[in-house]
Amino acid sequence: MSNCLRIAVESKARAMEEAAQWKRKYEFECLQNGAEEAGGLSANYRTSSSGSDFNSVPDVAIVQGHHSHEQHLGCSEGPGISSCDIFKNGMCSSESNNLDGRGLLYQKVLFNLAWGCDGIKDQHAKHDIVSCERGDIRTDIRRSKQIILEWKSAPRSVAIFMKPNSPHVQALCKEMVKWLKEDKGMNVFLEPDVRKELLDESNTYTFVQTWKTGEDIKTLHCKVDLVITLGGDGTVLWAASKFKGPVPPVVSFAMGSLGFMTPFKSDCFKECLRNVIKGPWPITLRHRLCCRIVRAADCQESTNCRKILEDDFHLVLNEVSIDRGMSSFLTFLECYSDNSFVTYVQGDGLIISTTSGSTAYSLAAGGSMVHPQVPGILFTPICPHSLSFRPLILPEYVTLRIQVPLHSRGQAWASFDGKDRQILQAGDALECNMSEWPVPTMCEVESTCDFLHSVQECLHWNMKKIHCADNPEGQL
Ligand SMILES: NC(=O)c1ccc[n+]([C@@H]2O[C@H](COP(=O)([O-])OP(=O)(O)OC[C@H]3O[C@@H](n4cnc5c(N)ncnc54)[C@H](O)[C@@H]3O)[C@@H](O)[C@H]2O)c1
Ligand SMILES: Nc1ncnc2c1ncn2[C@@H]1O[C@H](COP(=O)(O)OP(=O)(O)OP(=O)(O)O)[C@@H](O)[C@H]1O
Repeated sequence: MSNCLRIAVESKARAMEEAAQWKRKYEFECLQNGAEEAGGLSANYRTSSSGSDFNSVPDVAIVQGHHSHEQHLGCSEGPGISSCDIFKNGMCSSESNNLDGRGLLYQKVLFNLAWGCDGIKDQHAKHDIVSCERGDIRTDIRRSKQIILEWKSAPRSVAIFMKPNSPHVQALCKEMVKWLKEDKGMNVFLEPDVRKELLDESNTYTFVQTWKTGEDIKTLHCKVDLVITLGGDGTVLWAASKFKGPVPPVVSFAMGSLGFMTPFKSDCFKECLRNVIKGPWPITLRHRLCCRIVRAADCQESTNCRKILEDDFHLVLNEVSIDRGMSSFLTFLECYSDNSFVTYVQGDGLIISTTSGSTAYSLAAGGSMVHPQVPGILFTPICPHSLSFRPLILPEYVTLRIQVPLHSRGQAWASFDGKDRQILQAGDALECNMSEWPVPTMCEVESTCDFLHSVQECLHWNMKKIHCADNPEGQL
């Protein structure tokens, strides 16, 4: 409904703008004709113009004789059409009638935009916020600053992931499972070992469902409407890693030590879940990186170097890091972005991070903190040998390839969200690009508010003691 209204309002605005342009064009032509009749617009225009449009503007108005020179430069409002109006109209008109240095009208050359890389157009690629109408490039006004999730009907199934080995978390999990079933009538899924533990304890939990095989978990996103995590950031990463495709909305209760991505308080879980289940509710779409290891051995066998099995990829919510492992040598890595050479990494390694991961390992290695909705890929060296090697943020559409050179003295190790360490031998490479499957996390307040709150509360960002006479509480 709101979309239809927006489209209608935008169409009306466009039509009005077009009508105004035609009116201005008509007035301008009248002005031009009048001035020519009075013996001199074109002549004066040409003789006193120094070639630039701006210098030519006051002369037109002086011929017109309605305003003083100063008034025209200041774009005063008055009767008739001002020189500044003419100038502005010429510059801004979508119809693109403009005056050149000789006072002649010219038609702007129009063009189209296409999306692709390395000169290759990609028919599927299109940036949804850039438009190019009549040669005017424009980015959409970002009206919807915060994404809101609205359920079409109440969610029916929920999967709970919890931090292991914590009696406190286990106790809360049991209470939550009962409440979700008895009060909300929801189907509850637990991880296989957690379900087994519950059933060993009591047979009141027989309603709890689970998954058995890797194949089952592949279809979990079709069976589950909502994901709940009980733990710290590691549990959010753990839960996200179980979804190698679409991820249902995630509600994260803080039951860990830091909790950068866990905004909800566990002691009021019923109220939080009631609100979230009812909706509408703000979410943050956390981008993930899709990472694949390309083995040198596979490249030799296959001509196109792309012998990657369907399941042979990792989707990381924080980062993929490549380090020197046990080796005492510097890592030596060759980095490419869309086949263009970027740089060599000589040091302890490299972190390729999402913006959500910008506050984790990348931050510790000197990378910047970036709001999770910013679509970018962070390229952060770990203890680089060159002091001028500063972290970069690359656009979201690049494909990065990190290659261990064939002549490398040692191996490198890749870790995915701090887990699943895999060795990279000389000649092996790691490729990554932004995945199409983000992790939608429910906000406590809204995306930016939650991010700033975490930065301040979890990382104590820019917390500085100030003179107690100025601030009796002692902190800024
Ligand atoms: N030197 C470092 O800072 C360093 C080294 C290795 C791994 N890590 C991080 O640990 C992550 C794995 O986390 P884990 O909980 O499984 O391991 P873990 O239990 O070792 O915890 C690592 C710490 O990083 C925090 N963390 C995780 N993701 C975060 C994020 N997006 N923003 C802010 N803090 C975050 C956690 O809360 C925890 O305090 C990795 O993805 C990596 O980012 C950091
Ligand atoms: N369901 C799970 N099964 C196995 N391991 C898990 C599970 N959930 C979390 N983990 C792992 O347990 C470790 C600790 O979890 P988590 O990070 O949530 O707790 P924490 O360290 O107390 O909190 P924080 O990350 O806020 O410091 C992490 O390495 C995480 O990957």
